[in-house]
Amino acid sequence: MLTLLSQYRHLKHVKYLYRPLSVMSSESRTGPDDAKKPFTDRFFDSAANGNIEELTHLLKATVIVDERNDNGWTGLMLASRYGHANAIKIFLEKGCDVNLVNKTGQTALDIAQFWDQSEATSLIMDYVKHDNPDKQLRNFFSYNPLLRCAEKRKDTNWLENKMREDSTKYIAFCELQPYVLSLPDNKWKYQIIRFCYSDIQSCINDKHLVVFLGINKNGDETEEQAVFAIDVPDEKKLKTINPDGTLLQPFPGSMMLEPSEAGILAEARTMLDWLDRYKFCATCGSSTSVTEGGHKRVCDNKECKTNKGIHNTCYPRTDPSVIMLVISPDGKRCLLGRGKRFPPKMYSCLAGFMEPGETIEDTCRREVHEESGIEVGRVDYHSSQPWPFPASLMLGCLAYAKTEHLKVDEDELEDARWFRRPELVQMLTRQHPEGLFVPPEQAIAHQIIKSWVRKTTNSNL
Ligand SMILES: NC(=O)C1=CN([C@@H]2O[C@H](COP(=O)(O)OP(=O)(O)OC[C@H]3O[C@@H](n4cnc5c(N)ncnc54)[C@H](O)[C@@H]3O)[C@@H](O)[C@H]2O)C=CC1
Ligand SMILES: [Mg+2]
Ligand SMILES: [Mg+2]
Ligand SMILES: [Mg+2]
Ligand SMILES: [Zn+2]
Repeated sequence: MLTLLSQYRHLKHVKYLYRPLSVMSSESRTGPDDAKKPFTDRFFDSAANGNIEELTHLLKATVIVDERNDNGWTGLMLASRYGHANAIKIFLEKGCDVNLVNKTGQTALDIAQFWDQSEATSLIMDYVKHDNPDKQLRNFFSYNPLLRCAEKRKDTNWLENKMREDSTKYIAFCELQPYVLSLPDNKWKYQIIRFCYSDIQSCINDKHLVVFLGINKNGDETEEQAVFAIDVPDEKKLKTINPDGTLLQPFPGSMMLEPSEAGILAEARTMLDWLDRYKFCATCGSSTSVTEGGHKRVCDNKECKTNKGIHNTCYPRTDPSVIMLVISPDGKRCLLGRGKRFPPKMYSCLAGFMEPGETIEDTCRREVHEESGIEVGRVDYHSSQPWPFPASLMLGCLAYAKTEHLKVDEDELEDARWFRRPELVQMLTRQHPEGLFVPPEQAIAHQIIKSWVRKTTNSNL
């Protein structure tokens, strides 16, 4: 990731991605005296007073949503004590943990009930009732809304008809860069342009790669809108069809797409990249032909053994990599490293590719040992993230260290250090006195660090 990051450091995208969060700046929203108060005091005050404007502003940094005061009270508990329904709604929307207990063992619901705050009680009870226990963290690049409909890939007639239908949409890439529209006033800065068959048909021929991505279940034509990706090597051609478009550097540009768009990009880019790289049979070296809507390459040599039985070399690749937050033996610090080509002052989780015959846990232990000299015991899975540069699947974990003496692999890392929780909060919210920071929220590294910081709100670290 960071090799690429530094490569594109000059781009305006990077400036946008790495902008500081202004939530904890000294600039006042409520008056000069309040502005001087430590930000956690302002946070607890706004929850207790039901100051919605201040709370909304401070909670832009969702990492603080479960922060606790000296008595172990969370913002939700304070809002429940005083019955501030709108503040409670904000905490629930931000995904606060309703099960936390304060130092006397009460949850927010206990507090609301004890103080007879009936609206607060029913809001929290409703939330608990409807909160889906299967609700899981999703990372950026995993929000692809398309139904892949793998069974349709073999149905050549269906595919050929779909390719020509009026409702069908095409997204175009030139050298693996998507053709997008810039949305300067939007939170998400770009949108992938959709072309119709009539726009793009002059580009559909044997030379250009086309992949069936799936059916758009959110489209107006509900079940029926098919989406394809097409590789158009000549940017000028795209400009003639839609002069407002521009090519987007996928990294880090794709992080400025709306999450569902980034999910579609993850599938499309990895597929086109694979089709482009694997033109020849890995077994006999003959040319190959694209089939199954772009999801398979078959060897043109009929005698080749890949034409007998099923062979993984005919299918797209995914390269699993682990990425882990290492926790110190005393549970109070986390290990972050600086890759040689990271942007200045950025620290992140250690990461590495899986090797054949390894479990996820063993890869974590080996990579951590190789890169930092630390021995890891238990490894817990956290979440995963497709990382389409070009075909990684990041498997995020928490790794519990048995040792703490660092011996940094200088070939890969410039530095690795143990960080305490308050420093991590500053790095997540861009308030670190030395300007240190962690990757943006679109990166799984950010999410793993944030989870640990949120899990340890009551632990005086
Ligand atoms: N989403 C995120 O937050 C992050 C993603 N990453 C990604 O994690 C992946 C692995 O991290 P690294 O520290 O670079 O791995 P690493 O620690 O295993 O070292 C990289 C080296 O591994 C070797 N290697 C083994 N298998 C490889 C494969 N399939 N493709 C390319 N090189 C391979 C190469 O010699 C390469 O120089 C990278 O793709 C990186 O982009 C890394 C950090 C954060
Ligand atoms: Mg590594
Ligand atoms: Mg490594
Ligand atoms: Mg490695
Ligand atoms: Zn072959």
